[in-house]
Amino acid sequence: MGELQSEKHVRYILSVEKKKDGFESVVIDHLRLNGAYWGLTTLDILGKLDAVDKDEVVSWIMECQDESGGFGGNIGHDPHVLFTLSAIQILALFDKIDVLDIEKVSNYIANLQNEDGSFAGDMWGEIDTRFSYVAICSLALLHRLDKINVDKAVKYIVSCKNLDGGFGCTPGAESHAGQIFCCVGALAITGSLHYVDKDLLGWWLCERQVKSGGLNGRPEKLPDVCYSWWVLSSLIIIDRVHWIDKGKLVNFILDCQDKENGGISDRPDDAVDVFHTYFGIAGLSLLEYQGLKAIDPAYALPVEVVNKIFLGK
Ligand SMILES: COc1ccc(S(=O)(=O)N2Cc3cc(C#N)ccc3N(Cc3cncn3C)C[C@H]2Cc2ccccc2)cc1
Ligand SMILES: [Zn+2]
Repeated sequence: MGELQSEKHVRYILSVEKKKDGFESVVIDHLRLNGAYWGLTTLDILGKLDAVDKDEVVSWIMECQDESGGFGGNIGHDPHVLFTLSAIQILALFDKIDVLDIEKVSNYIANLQNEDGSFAGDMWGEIDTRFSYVAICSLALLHRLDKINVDKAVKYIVSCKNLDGGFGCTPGAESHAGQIFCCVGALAITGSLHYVDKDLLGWWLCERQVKSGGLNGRPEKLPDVCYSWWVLSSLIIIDRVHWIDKGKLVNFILDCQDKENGGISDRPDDAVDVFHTYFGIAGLSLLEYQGLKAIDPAYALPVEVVNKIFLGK
């Protein structure tokens, strides 16, 4: 496993950002704005955000904004709340939220809330607790939570809680680590964690650790580095992270590095990608790996960025 090959990961991220036609940019071309958030947040955690041209990135992001106020995954793509959050998070990284027309963006997001408190992802109306988190996280970062009915949003999320203490994408849907992160993150941001049974959910989450030290997303599944974020951030938010073996998880993530060319894969010896490089480095940050900037488990942004937004520091 060795130690974190920080310099190699910085070079890998910068090479993907530059390459326009490689596998990564083709596969995630429709997710280019998400890919930019994953890559740039990784660089910031590694202390190398100044390696990119801030103004060039900011002007490209603003070209992804639709006249509705929402952002698409690339220039000219349909707006979706997922990409709108990525745009806000990247602007927050660069301390450039002021380039936004905050009323326009927050109205776009608020208009996606339904009567029952749930959120659609875009105009096509698919409902998922993922979108509740993305909407609440976005509006909190813009100081515009007052534009939605927070009580109904919280009640809808609680209606998706299962008997195992976990959460699914809609009421009655099975518990899955990705949805648990979204629901626990949204409840944390709205000061509603008292609706969570921390011991019951903590137990479900710590059971995700397999003997290799990695975390899986559901019982009997294979471990995957991106669950180092979905499960770990949830455990930290509900204050039960001491229920897993942090050292073994650190070693699992380090084992998933491509030590030659940089990048991190979902599990040892698989192909690396920007998504798992980000969630691996962010996971190590949550595990307080030395030399990495601290990341906020609910906002998925460096703590210093979150402090600046909420404490004006
Ligand atoms: C390589 O096959 C794929 C399959 C799906 C996707 S995707 O739908 O666009 N997407 C984003 C994603 C990006 C990359 C990268 N670079 C790699 C994977 C991956 N997955 C798939 C995955 C990750 N762990 C296990 N699995 C199977 C998550 C998925 C959904 C998601 C989107 C946004 C935010 C969080 C999650 C992309 C590539
Ligand atoms: Zn994964």
